[in-house]
Amino acid sequence: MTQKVSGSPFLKPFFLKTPVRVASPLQQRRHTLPSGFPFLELIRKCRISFVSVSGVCPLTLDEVLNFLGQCPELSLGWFEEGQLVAFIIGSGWDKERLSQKAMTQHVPDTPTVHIHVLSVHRHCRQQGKGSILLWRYLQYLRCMPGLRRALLICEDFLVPFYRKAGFKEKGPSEISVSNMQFQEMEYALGGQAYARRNSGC
Ligand SMILES: CC(=O)SCCNC(=O)CCNC(=O)[C@H](O)C(C)(C)COP(=O)(O)OP(=O)(O)OC[C@H]1O[C@@H](n2cnc3c(N)ncnc32)[C@H](O)[C@@H]1OP(=O)(O)O
Repeated sequence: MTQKVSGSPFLKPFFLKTPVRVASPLQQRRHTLPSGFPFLELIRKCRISFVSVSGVCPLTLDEVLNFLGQCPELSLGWFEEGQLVAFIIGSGWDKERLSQKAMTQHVPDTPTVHIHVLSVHRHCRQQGKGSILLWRYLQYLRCMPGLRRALLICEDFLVPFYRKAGFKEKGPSEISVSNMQFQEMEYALGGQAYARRNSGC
């Protein structure tokens, strides 16, 4: 499903005009990367337009490129008219809880996905896009064999946002970035046979 242009890996793209419907595999195949898709724009926006409320970009450019290169299938982008409006970057992890190492490391072939960042372009926030992309991403993960759960860390004020999406709190994270503290949250992907059967996987 990964598409490459000029040798660079890209987020798996999709257009979501009618967000509550999950696209069938056939429909997904019709979604093609716009020609000349500006990959570098993603990187630029990651720094300028996708930064967090506290002004911190959760991932460095090198880390984004690293994860896109190592596990592009765990990232997802939302494009409108060829422009990236939101994205999720994930990687694999193999421990019960996230540690500082998880911030920079991808562990392949594990049942746990570490969601490093969900980010919506600052002009497109509070329109439901973050929730929709996260929901779509979790549906997508459910379709991937062997995956059992997704983990993330977030600041306290975003706990209700992730709770609403079905995540459960695991308590304070041992990870700290620039003296910021985080809560760790978990989403169970397993035991969703009904969802899998009915989600076009
Ligand atoms: C694992 C991680 O990535 S944690 C870091 C999350 N990402 C960031 O901080 C990057 C900058 N922020 C963003 O990109 C976006 O604001 C996101 C991803 C947090 C939310 O995406 P949006 O599209 O704006 O959210 P969406 O419209 O779907 O949902 C809105 C809900 O999000 C929550 N929310 C969004 N931003 C905030 C905020 N700054 N403070 C508190 N709650 C917030 C609220 O619960 C809100 O619900 P309400 O409308 O009832 O008030």
